[in-house]
Amino acid sequence: MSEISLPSVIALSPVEQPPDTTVRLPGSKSITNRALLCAALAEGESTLSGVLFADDTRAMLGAAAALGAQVTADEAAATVTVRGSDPREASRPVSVYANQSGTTARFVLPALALRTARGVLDGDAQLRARPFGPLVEALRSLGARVEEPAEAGRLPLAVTGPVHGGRVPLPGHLSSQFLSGLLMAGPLMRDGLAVELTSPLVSVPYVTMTAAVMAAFGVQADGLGVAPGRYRATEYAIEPDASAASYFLAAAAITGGRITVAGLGTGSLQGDVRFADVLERMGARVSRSAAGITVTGGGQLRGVDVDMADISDTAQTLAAVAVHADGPTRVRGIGFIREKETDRLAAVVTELRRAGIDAEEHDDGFTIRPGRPAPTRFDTYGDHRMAMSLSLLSLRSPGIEIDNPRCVAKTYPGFFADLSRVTARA
Ligand SMILES: O=C(O)C1=C[C@@H](OP(=O)(O)O)[C@@H](O)[C@H](O)C1
Ligand SMILES: C=C(OP(=O)(O)O)C(=O)O
Repeated sequence: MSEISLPSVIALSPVEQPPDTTVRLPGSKSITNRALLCAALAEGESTLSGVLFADDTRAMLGAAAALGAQVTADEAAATVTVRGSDPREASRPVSVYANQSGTTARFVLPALALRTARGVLDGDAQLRARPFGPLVEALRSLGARVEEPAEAGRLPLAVTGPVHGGRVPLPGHLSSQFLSGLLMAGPLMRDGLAVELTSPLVSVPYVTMTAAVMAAFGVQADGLGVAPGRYRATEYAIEPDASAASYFLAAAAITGGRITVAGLGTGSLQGDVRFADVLERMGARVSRSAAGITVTGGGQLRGVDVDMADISDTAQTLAAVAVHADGPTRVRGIGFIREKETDRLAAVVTELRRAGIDAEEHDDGFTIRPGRPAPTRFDTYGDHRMAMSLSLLSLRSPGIEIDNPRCVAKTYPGFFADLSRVTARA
């Protein structure tokens, strides 16, 4: 994890008055990591702007270089230039360290499998505990040799290609990242790629996003398949991160304030903008324009019953909002988030109960009943989204502390600074 200057425990105070402000958030992690990979595989030099600089995207910057791209980053300007290369021409073995980044690892493994030289992929203990089996099986059936020196279906993995492509069965119920990773490598496979899902796909909007970023780099994919071709270098502007936006939109709903997230417009590529729809169902006012999303809180929030299989990175955010509603909130469709940075269903329920909130875990989600959180030091389980979501409980309740807040470096190193700016007295 990168060194960000945060204490080992952070104490948060309630807002003194509801915020009324506009926030400008860092770039989307998901789009940054797709654009970096497409640029690394493209002919020519791409310039990316609005780039997120965080642990997950630094992992992809390293991976792009390992794949043979020349990468120049300007963090202050949030830009990266990438001179791509053809991985099929590479002859030297490489290794990629994905740290904690699921997207980096699942997107890069198929790209490594395009190469005839051996590529080793590893990550930290958290990523080593997450599943890779479906991707291993898919790459084998496409013609790669995959070694699993530790445990079957877990990092570290070593892959030697080239994959020839063609038809491949793939389960969809664990993660969409396997499909996105295969699709992005697909055009460089001799026969292209046609994926046949063997179980229902979760996180569907992320696959739509994959096809949209690929299209920006000149390759048309239909969501399950792609023909042989090459990416073309381009200038690409990355939107602000919609999952990060959920914390601020939720803060407006919880405090009865008004917060606009600039740059996340109606044309957003990110499914997580739909978190605002859930807040609307709970009674917050939402206005959307080409320039951004505004949430205005005020009245009493209502509990909701909602399937979050498309937007599961915002489920923990919703749990924090649900504490402030007038009736129970039931979240469904997200059993697969037990395999993320931590078992997110168990973690969110355990921590809310620690604060005296009535929370119940189900196979596919959770139920949260409203209550007043007691002063609590929350455990984050090394999960950035636990840290950011549980912070929201401090907005209206005193005595909230977050243990190991530095885990936010995975996707949003400036989170606590931004939160305190938004909630500070005007
Ligand atoms: O493709 C992506 O950029 C992502 C897909 C989602 O993962 P799953 O498909 O594993 O649910 C999401 O949780 C993750 O933060 C980013
Ligand atoms: C699940 C997440 O990340 P990833 O799968 O990319 O590690 C996340 O950012 O919440």
